[in-house]
Amino acid sequence: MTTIPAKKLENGVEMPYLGLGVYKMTDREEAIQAMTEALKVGYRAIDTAALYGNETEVGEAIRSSNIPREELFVTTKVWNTDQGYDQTLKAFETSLKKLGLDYIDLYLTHWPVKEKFVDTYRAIERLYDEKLIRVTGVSNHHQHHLEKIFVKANVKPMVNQIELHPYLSQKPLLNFCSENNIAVTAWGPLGRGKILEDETISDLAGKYNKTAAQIILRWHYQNDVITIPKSVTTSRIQENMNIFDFELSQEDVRAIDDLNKDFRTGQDPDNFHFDF
Ligand SMILES: NC(=O)C1=CN([C@@H]2O[C@H](COP(=O)(O)OP(=O)(O)OC[C@H]3O[C@@H](n4cnc5c(N)ncnc54)[C@H](OP(=O)(O)O)[C@@H]3O)[C@@H](O)[C@H]2O)C=CC1
Ligand SMILES: O=C1CO[C@H](CO)[C@@H](O)[C@@H]1O
Repeated sequence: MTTIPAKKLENGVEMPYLGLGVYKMTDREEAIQAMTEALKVGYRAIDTAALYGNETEVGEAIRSSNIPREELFVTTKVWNTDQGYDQTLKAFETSLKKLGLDYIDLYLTHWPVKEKFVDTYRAIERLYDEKLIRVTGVSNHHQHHLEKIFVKANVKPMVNQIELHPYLSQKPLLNFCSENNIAVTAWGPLGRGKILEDETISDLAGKYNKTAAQIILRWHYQNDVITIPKSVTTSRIQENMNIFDFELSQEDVRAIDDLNKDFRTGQDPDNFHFDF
């Protein structure tokens, strides 16, 4: 079984470079089946959120896998309507109960809600001090959001989860995070399935005898980015982790870097609405 390599974070905790994203897994049977399959083939990280409505299923899949808790890396997120210091602590309790865990590996502010995201992060920092989480982090934060947090925080966010794929390569934000020892996780790493037909990527798939998804996930890995591709399809769950047995040349990494079009599949963190 392939062992997924891990990235050493700022505080020494190791986070797998690849995990299973579980957004849209709302059908209970389908969710448990996909999570169970992933854990069976070697995934050790799962990325959920209060918003996704499947924290209970994540907990069930974990328990029935019989994998020791310390080998797993569970991420969840505080949703926008629960932000602020006290509300975040409360939302965390709810997530912990739903997951049926006694700690969470990584807890993230889901989006930088104006006037609230700094207090939300301060609550995450408290959870870290109380050892209820192993790693602190945020999601969808731009440089200016992070700089506001730096002013108030004792512990800098260790992870920033952002939309990132070949059509949205986010180089300036990646560089800023790297300079500040903030690991980057790519959400929508496959462009939510919308960029798999790209001609450059298809050509590289032919050249390396891999699939388009594998080329993209390998590109992320070679750029030192953690990925959390979502799939409920057994063959794709396996396919997406078979990326550690080949290497793209530097020239081919750059060819994919050059595909950037600043194309977002989701909202812009500076101008987002969360009325759903
Ligand atoms: N922090 C945030 O704001 C956000 C976080 N996320 C997180 O990131 C995760 C991943 O992002 P997501 O939006 O799901 O998008 P992805 O880029 O992971 O794409 C998922 C889509 O691609 C398909 N797919 C997966 N693998 C393959 C493959 N090998 N070949 C062809 N198609 C494939 C899936 O289909 P199928 O399932 O049918 O196989 C699904 O339709 C989420 O699940 C969630 O955990 C996502 C959005 C926002
Ligand atoms: O995690 C998420 C899943 O996708 C949603 C719709 O784009 C996002 O808003 C949310 O952040």
